Amino acid sequence: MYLLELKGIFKSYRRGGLFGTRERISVLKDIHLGLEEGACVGLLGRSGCGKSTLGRIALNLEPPDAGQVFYQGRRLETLNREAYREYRRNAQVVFQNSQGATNPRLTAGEIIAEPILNFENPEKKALRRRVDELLERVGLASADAEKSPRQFSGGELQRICIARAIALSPRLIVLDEAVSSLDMLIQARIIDLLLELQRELKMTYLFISHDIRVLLKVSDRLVVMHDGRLVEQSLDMEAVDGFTHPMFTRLLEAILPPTPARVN
Ligand SMILES: Nc1ncnc2c1ncn2[C@@H]1O[C@H](COP(=O)(O)OP(=O)(O)OP(=O)(O)O)[C@@H](O)[C@H]1O
Repeated sequence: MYLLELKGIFKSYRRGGLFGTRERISVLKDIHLGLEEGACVGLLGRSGCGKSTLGRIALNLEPPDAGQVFYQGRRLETLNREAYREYRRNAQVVFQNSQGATNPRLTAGEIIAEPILNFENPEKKALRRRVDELLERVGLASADAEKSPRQFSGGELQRICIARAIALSPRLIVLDEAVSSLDMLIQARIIDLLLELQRELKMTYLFISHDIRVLLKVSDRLVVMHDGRLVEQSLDMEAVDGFTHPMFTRLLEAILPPTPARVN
């Protein structure tokens, strides 16, 4: 059984608005995707191809037009209040834009404490201890809890978003271009941190990126999205070299530098 499974997902948006033609564009077409417990599934595709939409549907932040999302084998619509709360608690997200994903009026400590306070009612001291532990876990200091988001670099702020995402020890994290805006060195450090946390906390990742180099590094399995469909899948990363779909070859050519260097 998959931890999370998407079956037959369709999604379209109306394009055009007030003066446009208001034609519908089909973003997701009959998507089937299962996330194995403990795996990191890489979702690759060009910008604008529908990856984030898929991530939002997996997190039930947006309804599909058709199709179903299953959590631990049960359709989300059929979960009772308590089971749905468990799903919510266990399915977290880290976005690309950490600046936009953090409230500038809160301190880093308050940002990290938010999900804990949504689901639990800890004593002040215990909460502070947990925030300190989380800060330490992502490589920041206890004193950073008092700072505002503006006082952090992009990489540090992304660490805070990661601390917030793991605060409730979730089973699944959707990482939507979570390292894309960081420069190479910081990106490598954040990737290491994410992989370490995944191992320690036995989490499942849906790692969304347009960057195949990042995905080859992190994924147990790679899924490629093109024109609203998942066109290639492989359970074996060794088989990536064997991908033959013309779309995948084009994507590789577009993304990789002329002389590809292995990034390890
Ligand atoms: N709420 C919305 N209303 C209308 N159109 C939308 C909405 N959300 C997404 N779209 C459109 O759907 C398409 C897919 O968007 P999506 O953000 O899922 O792609 P993506 O692959 O994640 O791209 P990126 O990496 O740039 O975020 C785009 O054409 C986008 O403009």
